[in-house]
Amino acid sequence: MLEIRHFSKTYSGGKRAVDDLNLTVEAGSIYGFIGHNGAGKTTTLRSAAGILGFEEGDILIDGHSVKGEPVAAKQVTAFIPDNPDLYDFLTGIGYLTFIADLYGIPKEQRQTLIAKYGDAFELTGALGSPVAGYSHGMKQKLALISALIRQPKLLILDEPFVGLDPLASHLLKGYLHELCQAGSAVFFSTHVLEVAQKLCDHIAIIKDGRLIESGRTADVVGNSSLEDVFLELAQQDGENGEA
Ligand SMILES: Nc1ncnc2c1ncn2[C@@H]1O[C@H](COP(=O)(O)OP(=O)(O)OP(=O)(O)O)[C@@H](O)[C@H]1O
Repeated sequence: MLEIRHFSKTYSGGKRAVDDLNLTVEAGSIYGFIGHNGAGKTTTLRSAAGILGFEEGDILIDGHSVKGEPVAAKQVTAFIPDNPDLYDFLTGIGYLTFIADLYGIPKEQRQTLIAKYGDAFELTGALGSPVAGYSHGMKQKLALISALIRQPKLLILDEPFVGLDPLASHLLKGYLHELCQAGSAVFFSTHVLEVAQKLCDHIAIIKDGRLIESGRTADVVGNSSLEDVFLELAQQDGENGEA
């Protein structure tokens, strides 16, 4: 569903944030992307979502190049940034209707799904109010609902669990599973390694813009914990780098 091929990104100031990244997320998979601060996760996610340009390599979504066929790629992708910027002047329901119109979601589907996710995330009562008055967590929930009602083939999330209350985190994990069972793919970054280990069937670890480990979670972790593996790899890589 998502194929990242020889992707590199150098920012205009000369910073090479990602260097020759190769990674594939299959349909039905929940793929966790982990790495230290500044490792290159957000750069990769934003490039895959088609909101950050890049020159080197390519990224394909459901066979569509984000560079060559940006509209087709975006049509099947939903991206939730770590700090969603929503239209403050719209009400919650106004925002969801705007997204539903933009992506051509049939009336019945949008009504059913807005009720389902709105009720579950306890946001239904606030949907008539302007987004400007929402808390950070409420904005995050609205952004999640706007993505889930689309039932995207690929859902990309940047640190989705930061700022969500425990019930919302629990619900989100269930909905990610639901989406994947229906044949979609999920690719998300996180610093919460326990969540990544439990939730993801595949894991990739990036350090200083380079992939240092990737594969099935069970194979990456073995008998250890993801935290131990992550710390060990980070250290090894540092030692190698110094040698
Ligand atoms: N707009 C930009 N211009 C120049 N350099 C940038 C820009 N955005 C990010 N960088 C640099 O690119 C590198 C990768 O940043 P990125 O935000 O992708 O990391 P990250 O893994 O998402 O980090 P975090 O976990 O802190 O969110 C960092 O060194 C960062 O300083």
